[in-house]
Amino acid sequence: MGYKVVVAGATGNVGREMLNILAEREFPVDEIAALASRRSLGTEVSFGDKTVKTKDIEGFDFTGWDIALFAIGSEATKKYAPIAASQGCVVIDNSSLYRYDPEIPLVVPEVNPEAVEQYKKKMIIANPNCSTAQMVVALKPLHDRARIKRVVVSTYQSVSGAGKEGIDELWDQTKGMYVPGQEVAPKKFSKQIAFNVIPHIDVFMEDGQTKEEWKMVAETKKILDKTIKVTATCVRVPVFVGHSEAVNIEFEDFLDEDEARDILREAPGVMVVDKRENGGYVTPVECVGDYATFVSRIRQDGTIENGLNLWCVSDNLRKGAALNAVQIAETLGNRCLKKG
Ligand SMILES: NC(=O)C1=CN([C@@H]2O[C@H](COP(=O)(O)OP(=O)(O)OC[C@H]3O[C@@H](n4cnc5c(N)ncnc54)[C@H](OP(=O)(O)O)[C@@H]3O)[C@@H](O)[C@H]2O)C=CC1
Ligand SMILES: N[C@@H](CC(=O)OP(=O)(O)O)C(=O)O
Repeated sequence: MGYKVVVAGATGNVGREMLNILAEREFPVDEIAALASRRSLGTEVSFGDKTVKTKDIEGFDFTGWDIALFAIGSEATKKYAPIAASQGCVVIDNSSLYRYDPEIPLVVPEVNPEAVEQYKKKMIIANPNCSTAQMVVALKPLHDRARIKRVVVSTYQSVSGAGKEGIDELWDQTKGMYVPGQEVAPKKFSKQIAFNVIPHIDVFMEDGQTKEEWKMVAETKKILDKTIKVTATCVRVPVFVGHSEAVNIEFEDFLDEDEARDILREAPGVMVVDKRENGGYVTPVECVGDYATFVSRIRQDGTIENGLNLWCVSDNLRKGAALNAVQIAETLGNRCLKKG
């Protein structure tokens, strides 16, 4: 006996990956519903070797459905997640809407799987921001060994983090650069993204940080340890899929780079690729379609007492969104919603 599973946002990049990953990992699905907006009514999406017709989320009755994976953005989530929850369906939400609510668990299964058990308070579990998810997977085993005091991170985030429109803008703008008269002006992004980088993701806050940077700080504290200090600079780069991060870590205790490499090799969800030669590291195009958080360029930082640097890359649509959501569903199933 399996679960009745809803995927809301099934026509989007994250929703399509959710359907792929549910099938790939053979999540025990008895029945699947693919939901999106009215615009997509009847659109066919793939679920394993089947196709499923998308239904309108408006008016959908969640009664009797066990788990709903949401990837429809904060505004639509605000309207539909409380309806699903009140009808007895556990919502695993990818938007940022509920992440900072103390009564809603924010979960990365490699880091804080026990937190799923708090789902009962509101019948909602939050999935973190894509840049946070991959970073905490790499930080957790190092923190367990040497206690992290402070993290300085710079991100290199792909355009798929901005949804379908982000992908289209990079594609059209790049093509348009070669055809006189077909130049494409910035719309989704604040400046030209083709052949450029933009140090601005999400809105600006009063203190000069962007909301994306603030999210990495607040979410790392909630998921991993509230005592860890994080400072972030989040940058959009002309890459289609795969977020990269240059991470500088200051520990309480000394941690040798070789020991860090060994710890990370054994860590769940991490794949170390770290050879000090041409190509001995992972770049975003190589992580697409994979589950792992790849860690490369592990090295001592001699400018502080107990410091390490590393390079961390993962598929933002997978570990950064859909995979983590499915892993939460698996954890919820194993710990709380046992069937059969
Ligand atoms: N991309 C990423 O790296 C990450 C994304 N997320 C979250 O996931 C969300 C979706 O991202 P992504 O898939 O990339 O975005 P896309 O733009 O690719 O897809 C958006 C999806 O949401 C649906 N949708 C939008 N508005 C509504 C509405 N009012 N009612 C019902 N469905 C609606 C769309 O349906 P339709 O096709 O009918 O318009 C579509 O299925 C994001 O907004 C974010 O909250 C979280 C972490 C990482
Ligand atoms: N903001 C992320 C993607 C995303 O949707 O994040 P969030 O769920 O925190 O809004 C990016 O642009 O790469």
